Amino acid sequence: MLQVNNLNFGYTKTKVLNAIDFKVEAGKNLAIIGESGSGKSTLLKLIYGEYDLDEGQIFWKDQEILGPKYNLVVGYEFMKSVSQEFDLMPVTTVAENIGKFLSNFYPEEKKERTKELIEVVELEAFANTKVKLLSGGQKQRVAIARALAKQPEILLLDEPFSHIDNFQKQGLRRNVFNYLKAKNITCIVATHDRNDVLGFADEIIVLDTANIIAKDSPENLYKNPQLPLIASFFGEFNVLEPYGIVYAHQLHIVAKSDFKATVRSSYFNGSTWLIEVIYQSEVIFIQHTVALERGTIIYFSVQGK
Ligand SMILES: Nc1ncnc2c1ncn2[C@@H]1O[C@H](COP(=O)(O)OP(=O)(O)OP(=O)(O)O)[C@@H](O)[C@H]1O
Repeated sequence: MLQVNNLNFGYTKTKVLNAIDFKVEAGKNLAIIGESGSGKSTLLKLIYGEYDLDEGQIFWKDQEILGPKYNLVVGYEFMKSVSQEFDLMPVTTVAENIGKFLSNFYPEEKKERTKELIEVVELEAFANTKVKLLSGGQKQRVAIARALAKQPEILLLDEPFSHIDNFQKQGLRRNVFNYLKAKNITCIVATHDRNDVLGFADEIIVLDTANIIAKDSPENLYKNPQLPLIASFFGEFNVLEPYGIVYAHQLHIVAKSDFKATVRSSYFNGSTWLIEVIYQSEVIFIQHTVALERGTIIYFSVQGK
């Protein structure tokens, strides 16, 4: 189990993280979400042992994770981190980068393992390509595979799929997270992308102004977002009296109701349209099946609240 107890930290006098407490069971996937600058990357770096804490402790099992004041070399064998900088060897190939830390005593095993990881990140076609010739997204995949090479007990991922295009993101995400589950690797992922979380995280921590403001399963947080900040991570929402936070998909356009509004704009969303309406001088978003003309008078109802 990873245990973070009363962690406090600031790069300067300003506190970036305040009284942070949480636990992650072995093999679980924890997502850290929060606005830009809320301290997600900093928390991952502290868990990795990159900085000394101002206060508090971090443990993996019985081992305390200590910063540079106590460790000549940052990091621990059981933990790997894929940060926003990939730190790869540019003039060697994808396969060589991934296999770099594997023992040469067992060349067959090394070859097999490298092949397996290349498949996880779907880079078969580039196995013998030099890393400097790869795109940003391809490099990000190499970094993930390399972090997995020596089968860490914990993997820290900072915006792991941010450079990967939408054509390939879904499949890659499933491959990587399923691989981690199958190997019982504990994963902590900092992300802005709800698709990295829904369907994969066992628990979510929400960071805001240095504090954890919520900690729950993806389903509970999604269904009962206590704050607009949380709802905004999951999708378009409204604050509508007397219901509170209501997602756009929970509003339905109906023939008649107490909620009368005027259409301002329609935005194509793929499977649906997002209709922007004015209701009692406030902007409200409603998910709908077709676009509506500006100025149309509509009525809407609330469902699932
Ligand atoms: N090396 C540093 N020195 C001083 N301040 C820093 C340093 N790194 C980050 N900060 C500050 O710490 C705060 C938290 O930054 P951090 O990168 O952890 O946020 P984040 O939630 O990961 O943001 P993003 O989502 O944009 O990556 C910010 O106010 C940032 O300016």
